[in-house]
Amino acid sequence: MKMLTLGPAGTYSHRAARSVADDDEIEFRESPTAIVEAVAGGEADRGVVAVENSIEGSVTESLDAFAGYEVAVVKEIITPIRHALLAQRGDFELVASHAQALAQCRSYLDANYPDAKLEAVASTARGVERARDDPSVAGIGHPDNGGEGTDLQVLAEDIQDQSSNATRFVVVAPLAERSDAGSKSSLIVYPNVDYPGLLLEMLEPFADRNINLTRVESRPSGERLGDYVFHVDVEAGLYEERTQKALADIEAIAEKGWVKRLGSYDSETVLN
Ligand SMILES: O=C(O)C(=O)Cc1ccccc1
Repeated sequence: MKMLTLGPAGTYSHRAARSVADDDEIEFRESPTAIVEAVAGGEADRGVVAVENSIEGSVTESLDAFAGYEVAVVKEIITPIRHALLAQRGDFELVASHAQALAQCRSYLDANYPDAKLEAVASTARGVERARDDPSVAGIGHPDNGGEGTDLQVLAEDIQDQSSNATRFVVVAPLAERSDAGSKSSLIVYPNVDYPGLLLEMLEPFADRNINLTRVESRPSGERLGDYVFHVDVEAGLYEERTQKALADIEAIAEKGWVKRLGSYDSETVLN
């Protein structure tokens, strides 16, 4: 099974992917969009992308890719994220990391390195690679990227602004592998209409059937200002009658737009 995730080796996405595949099955891409596109196009069997962080919120690029390409979500992986500061020496001038990691460590960096410049790069491991090549650069990433046997010192550990920093990853697969079985389901709704009470109407079919929503996120549709696509996660499987009935109601509300079922799946928490 060929599995794609965010590279180079050593990213948090790579660590999440390793919890569901052997390391020799994993290949790397530079962005969530590239991963989702490749899986939708049948170039790979699976992709692992970050979707949400407990401190920084959505990985909007992943959500937009789910709306823009035809893929299924087949599993959720939740993992605690503990960031380390890695550099060849302490007097670095620039910190390079994934935008989410820089944001998750904002207070630490402000307090300890107020003069350091920050540079957002494609992934934490890409920033660590920059730090390996350049003594004036530090990276933020998993501590295993540095320490003994590498050229990098672990200058500080657990530098995230909240000790409970968790990230939600999902495993995507080609659409044909979408399942109705699982304790959670992800949907995307584009109503393509706008009137008072629309959002309330969209929530009622779930509330009326006692279906718990674990997440609602609006993303700009790209069509016009104020026009949104809604990403909805529910604590119910698509196989359940109550979910199917709720979806029939949602489809009626979104008759001028569309409703996409990304699929049902189970969740796993991994400590790595
Ligand atoms: O850059 C990485 O290592 C990723 O996998 C993306 C990411 C960045 C920060 C927190 C969680 C995931």
